[in-house]
Amino acid sequence: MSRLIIVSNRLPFSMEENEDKSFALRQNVGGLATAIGPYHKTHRDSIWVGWSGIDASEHTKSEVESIKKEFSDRRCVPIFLDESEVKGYYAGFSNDTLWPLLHDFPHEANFNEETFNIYADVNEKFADMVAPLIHKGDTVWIQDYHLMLLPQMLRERFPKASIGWFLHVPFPSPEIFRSLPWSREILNGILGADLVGFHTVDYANSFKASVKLLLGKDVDEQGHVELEDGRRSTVDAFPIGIDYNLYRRTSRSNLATEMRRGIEAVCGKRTGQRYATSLTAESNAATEASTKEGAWWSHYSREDLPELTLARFAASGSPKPKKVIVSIDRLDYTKGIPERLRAFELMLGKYPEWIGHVTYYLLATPSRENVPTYKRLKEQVDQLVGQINGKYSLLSWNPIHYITRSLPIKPVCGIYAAGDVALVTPLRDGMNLVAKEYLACHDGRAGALVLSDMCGAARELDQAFIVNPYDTSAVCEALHDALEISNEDSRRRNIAMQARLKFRTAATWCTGFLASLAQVASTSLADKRLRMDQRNTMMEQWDKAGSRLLLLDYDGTLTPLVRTPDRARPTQGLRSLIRRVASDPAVTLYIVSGRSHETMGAWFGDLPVGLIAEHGVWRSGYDSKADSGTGRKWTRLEGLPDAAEWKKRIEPIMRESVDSLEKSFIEQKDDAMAWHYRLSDQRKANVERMRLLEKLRAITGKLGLMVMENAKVVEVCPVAVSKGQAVAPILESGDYDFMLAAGDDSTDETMFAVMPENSWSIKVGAGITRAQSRLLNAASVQRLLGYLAAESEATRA
Ligand SMILES: O=P(O)(O)OC[C@H]1O[C@H](O[C@H]2O[C@H](CO)[C@@H](O)[C@H](O)[C@H]2O)[C@H](O)[C@@H](O)[C@@H]1O
Repeated sequence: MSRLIIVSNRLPFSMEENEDKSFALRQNVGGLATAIGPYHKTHRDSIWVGWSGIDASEHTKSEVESIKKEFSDRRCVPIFLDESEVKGYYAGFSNDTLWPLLHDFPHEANFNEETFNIYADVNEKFADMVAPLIHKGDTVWIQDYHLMLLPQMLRERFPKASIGWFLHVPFPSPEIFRSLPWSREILNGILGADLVGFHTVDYANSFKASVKLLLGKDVDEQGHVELEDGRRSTVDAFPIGIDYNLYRRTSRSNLATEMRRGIEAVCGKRTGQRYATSLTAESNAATEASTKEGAWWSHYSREDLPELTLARFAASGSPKPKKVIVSIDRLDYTKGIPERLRAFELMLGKYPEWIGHVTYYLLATPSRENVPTYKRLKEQVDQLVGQINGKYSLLSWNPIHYITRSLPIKPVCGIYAAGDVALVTPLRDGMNLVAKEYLACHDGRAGALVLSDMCGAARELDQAFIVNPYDTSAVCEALHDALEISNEDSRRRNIAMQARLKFRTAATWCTGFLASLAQVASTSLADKRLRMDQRNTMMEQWDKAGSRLLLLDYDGTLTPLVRTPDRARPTQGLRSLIRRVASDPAVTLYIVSGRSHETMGAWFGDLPVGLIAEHGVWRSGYDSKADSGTGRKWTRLEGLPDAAEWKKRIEPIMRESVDSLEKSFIEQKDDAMAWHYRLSDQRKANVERMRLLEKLRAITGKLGLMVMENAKVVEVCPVAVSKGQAVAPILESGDYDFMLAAGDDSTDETMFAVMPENSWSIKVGAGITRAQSRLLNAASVQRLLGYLAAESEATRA
């Protein structure tokens, strides 16, 4: 039975010592434990290996044994690290070198050979612990920056194991990453994995660029890196989601509701209820007093006490409703808390009508408190909060409620739910789940999200108020706009984002990554690559055969994929190669393509080949007498839906995508339409692609059409069409004793499916396939055709 072995720095449980010196396990609530924990819990064949958080030297042997037993009852395998290992591997290289570097804070990164060596030793310790657990067929999924060397260490021990690695933080540009003296070791370590995952396409691209720059290895369009040992590693993006329903549900729980109402009462949003506090009464009194001549501060002059003037203004009849801003972070310099506080301060100064009307609940949980940078940050935040509260507080109102405790999920959801605005402005963040959790807690309700452009979540939550967190005035304006937005507009913006979050959850992230890992590991290029002995067998069969059939796809198979469809026009070299192969009277060669029949006719009409166009809608056999080089006879598949009619429905939908995504365009064919996005910003393209697919899938079924996805293209064509159905009659009609089909994409799989048992089927490039062999790229296909042509010519000579 194959199992999943999850490996991460920390386990999903922590051991706590009770007063009576006994031990108990407590469930961790961090992002990783929350995302993968449910999978681990429900898949009883999975085990989790990680640091126990305990120094074994501080415990007796029997204590250590009972700790191990506690963990093993929960299918966890604890690793014990001593004080110097924790210092070098965790506090040192992971937190003091990699963390700042990966978050674009190179000036905070310490490069220390000693801590790097300890980091490598601890990764080796993990490898020693994991290796004996791996059985044939198992999958190992390694998590995060603490274990960047581990994939390669395990690969050396298990060349055929299926290994995945995922980074939960950003990956920086190669210019930043290269400053790490051990950058090459780290890259090689990661490439030990079959699948390398990141939260966003941007991070994946930065990694690929680093591989190119620092290792000199090419990464192809599909994210494949070919490695010296004949393996291939695949790089891709897998944005992590949340358990949407859990947050939605919890935000409506009794405790969260109490919490929300309490906050609303304190902030003056709710009066006349049991939550109405003396503060609210005091606030009302202040408002009343300030409007009367002779209020208590009236003898001060504006010049003397401008802030009192503001206070007076605030209390004296601003039409603003009461509003709540919330933010929840770990106190880390990447979270941009001081920058955010300055923006809030600026907003109170620039829009004084909010004074007394907006309250900011700032939850900032201190972490790594013994590290000087973090200590300084805490002092800075304390000081800024004090400064703003000192400057703007009224008798009955404080601008900021500053909470440094760590709260459990229910009160957290209550705080999210109370927030009219969430201010999520990290300077850098891999994903940022707070933004997603806030939206889940506002399901069906208004609530505005101000979101930093510097976090992974901004790539998905594009209806938020997106800001540059370093730009204080931009954050100030966005905050003001978010406070002003109508409930209707806010709900409208949220709907699209919430739909996405419901659909892409933590669970789908987990299963999506594992499904991709299963796919890439099983289709590793080395598995099926056409070996030399197989080539020799092929040549012998070719030689002996009296009647040979070649079915060759065009784009990506006979010619490489290029920027635009018209640039893929065949070169003279390719045309003469095709002519050489097809001139043999014993050879029947068909080019089987998704291209329009006009293009196929124009490019290959004069060659001695049969043509199949638009994935099988159009067919033109080759008759050496009739087709003496020019005019071609084409037959169209019968019974297809009227293209002019269905295009009226499909074209406007595709046009919307063209309008929304720069550099995308439509390719028209007689019986198909294709939306191309190869030239566009791939991050935006992915979002638009998802939208388009959803819209198309909602109507194509009814119209007798289907949606196909291929290399940077979404195509709509009649449902009955496939290359497989197009070539089946050719295979049946001829009496061929050599048959070969080659193709690079999913449309070619239908062709492989109908190939008889004693034939050759070749997948070009990577990806799951039913073909029995694989060639690297179009150049390898051309080389193979060259050998076949030469073999025929030699026999005929
Ligand atoms: O069946 P094929 O011969 O593989 O044709 C499939 C599609 O090929 C063309 O698009 C692809 O190639 C372009 C040129 O390299 C590239 O720019 C594009 O991104 C690819 O998707 C063609 O334009 C489509 O109509 C075909 O369906």
